[in-house]
Amino acid sequence: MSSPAANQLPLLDLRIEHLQRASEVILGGVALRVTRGETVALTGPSGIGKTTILRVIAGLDEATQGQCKVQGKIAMVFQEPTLLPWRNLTQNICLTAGVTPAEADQWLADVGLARRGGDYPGQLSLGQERRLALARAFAAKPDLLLMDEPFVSLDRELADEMMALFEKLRDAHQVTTLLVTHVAEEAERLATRVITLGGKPARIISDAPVLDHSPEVPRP
Ligand SMILES: Nc1ncnc2c1ncn2[C@@H]1O[C@H](COP(=O)(O)OP(=O)(O)OP(=O)(O)O)[C@@H](O)[C@H]1O
Repeated sequence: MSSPAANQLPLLDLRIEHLQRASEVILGGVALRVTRGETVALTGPSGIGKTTILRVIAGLDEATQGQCKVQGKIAMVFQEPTLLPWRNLTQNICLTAGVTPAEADQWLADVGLARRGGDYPGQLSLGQERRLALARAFAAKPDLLLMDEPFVSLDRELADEMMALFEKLRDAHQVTTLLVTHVAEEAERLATRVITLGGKPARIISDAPVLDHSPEVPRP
């Protein structure tokens, strides 16, 4: 269990002063703090550096100059589900999240894949693959969940269903989330705060709460 002092620290404290790839400076001056309970959407044009920021936070990439502190455990949902095709669904969860087969099967049931544990990823539809990727990420019991365009290339109805599933899991397990998306409605629906990147090299050009998420006042 974390100490009271640790609880007062932001869950994520990221400062990228400079991130260069080849001869190009991609990011410059990105300071981002996320506290427990927030769902932060990270938006901006294609190619600006959103995925790169998630990769730095996850420890998959490094800033040329800067630092990243995370108080706790991270799980990541990539744009593509990155499943293990030669392992069945139960094993896909057990191996990456470190849970028992019974726990993995419960996670499968929680995302609408009950009794599918013996199947293989190749037998799943795109929507079912995304459900498995969500189950696997939540099963790891992360303090901070990083999601990179998890609802991209789904039709509207399926995207809506997946967002509802994400909201249900996030609220039930109280997982702080940093979500990359280029869809404004998605950010407004899911996030408590929206951060927008712009410029070259990219920096944060706006950081604003989503006001719609305050409790609704009943109309007279
Ligand atoms: N290893 C690398 N070497 C060279 N350039 C890179 C490398 N990784 C990323 N880039 C470049 O960094 C920039 C930011 O890429 P990134 O994928 O983070 O953007 P993004 O905002 O997530 O884009 P999208 O919304 O299209 O996914 C791009 O111009 C990309 O080509």
